[in-house]
Amino acid sequence: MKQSTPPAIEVKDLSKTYEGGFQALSEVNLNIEHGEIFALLGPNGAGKTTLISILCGLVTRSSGEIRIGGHDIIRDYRSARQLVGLVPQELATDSFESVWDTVSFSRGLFGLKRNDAVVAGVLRDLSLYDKRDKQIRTLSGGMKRRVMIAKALAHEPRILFLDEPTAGVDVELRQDMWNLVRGLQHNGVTIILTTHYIEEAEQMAERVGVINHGRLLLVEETSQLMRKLGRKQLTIELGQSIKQVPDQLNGYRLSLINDGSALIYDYADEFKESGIADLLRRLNQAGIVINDLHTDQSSLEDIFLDLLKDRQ
Ligand SMILES: Nc1ncnc2c1ncn2[C@@H]1O[C@H](COP(=O)(O)OP(=O)(O)OP(=O)(O)O)[C@@H](O)[C@H]1O
Repeated sequence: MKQSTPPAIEVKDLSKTYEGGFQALSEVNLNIEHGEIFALLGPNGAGKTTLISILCGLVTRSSGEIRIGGHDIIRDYRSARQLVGLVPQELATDSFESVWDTVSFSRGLFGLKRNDAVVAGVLRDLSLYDKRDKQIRTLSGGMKRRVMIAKALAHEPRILFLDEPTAGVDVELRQDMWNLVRGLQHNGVTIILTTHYIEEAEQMAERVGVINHGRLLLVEETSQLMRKLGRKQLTIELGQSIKQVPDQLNGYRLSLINDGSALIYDYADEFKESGIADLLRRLNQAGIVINDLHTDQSSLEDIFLDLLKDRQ
C-alpha cells in the first residue's frame, strides 16, 4: 500500500500555559501542507510568536501533539528541527563576526558539512554577497535583517518561519523579501509567516489562520475567506439628492450618504448578479436618476476586525 506523505506541519490540541499561569495558546489544531504559504494573523499578544516558537522547538508546549514532516517534535527533535528555519522578530545585532562566517556557522549548527556554494547562493539571493566580509555590527538595520534570513536559510530548511518579516523594513527590502518567499515556494519550501501587514497576507498567502487570545478562530483559503466574509459596497451617485430611501426599496440594505446625494448598497458576492440589476431597475422605476456607480470591496483587514469583534 502506498503511504501518503505526512503534512509539513501537524498541530493537535496544542495548549501552552507560561510559568505564572498565563495561557498563551489553547487547543490549537492546524495542518499545513508542503509548499504552502500560510499566514498567521492576529493582534499583538495573540499567541503567534508562541506558536511559532513551539513549532521550532524554542518553547515547550504544555499539552498537545506536533509533528514536522511526520517527526514528533519531542521524540524526534533533531529530524524535526533540521527541516525548519526561523527568522525571528528580534534582530541579533552587534556581532563582530563577518556575514559569511555567521551564515556558514549557522549551517554547521545543524551538523551539516561546510558548503560554500550554498552559503554563496543564499547571500546572493539576499543581495548580501558583496557584504560577505563585513562585520555584522557595521551593517544597516535592513542588511542585518537580511543576514537573519540568510542564517535561517543556511541549512536549506524545507519549512521557513518568518515572524513579522516586514515589520519596520523599507519598501525595497519588503519587495525583495516577497520575491524571495515566492522563489522559495517555487523550490517547494513551505512558508509560515506572521504579519501585521494584512494586505500582504491577502496577496501572498494561500491560506490564512486568524488567531486571538491564543485561540485559532479560523483557517481558510484566502480567496474563500474573502468571498465568504468579504462584503462589497456599491456606491450609487444620484443625479438629484433625495431625503430618504423610497419605500419600495426597503428590502435592500441601502443607506443615504453625502446629504442624500449618494446611496450605499451593502451586498455579499453571491447576490451580486441578481441583486444589482434588480436594484437599478427599481431605482429607475422610483424615478431616481443615477449619475455614477462604483464598488468597494472589504479588505482582509476589515474582515479580520469584524471577526475579532464578533468573537470577543
Ligand atoms: N515567557 C513568557 N512568559 C509569560 N508570558 C509570556 C511569555 N512569552 C509571551 N507571553 C505572553 O503570551 C501572550 C502571547 O504572546 P506572543 O508573543 O505569542 O504574541 P504575538 O501574537 O506573537 O504578539 P506580537 O504580534 O506582539 O508579536 C502575550 O500576552 C505575552 O505577554
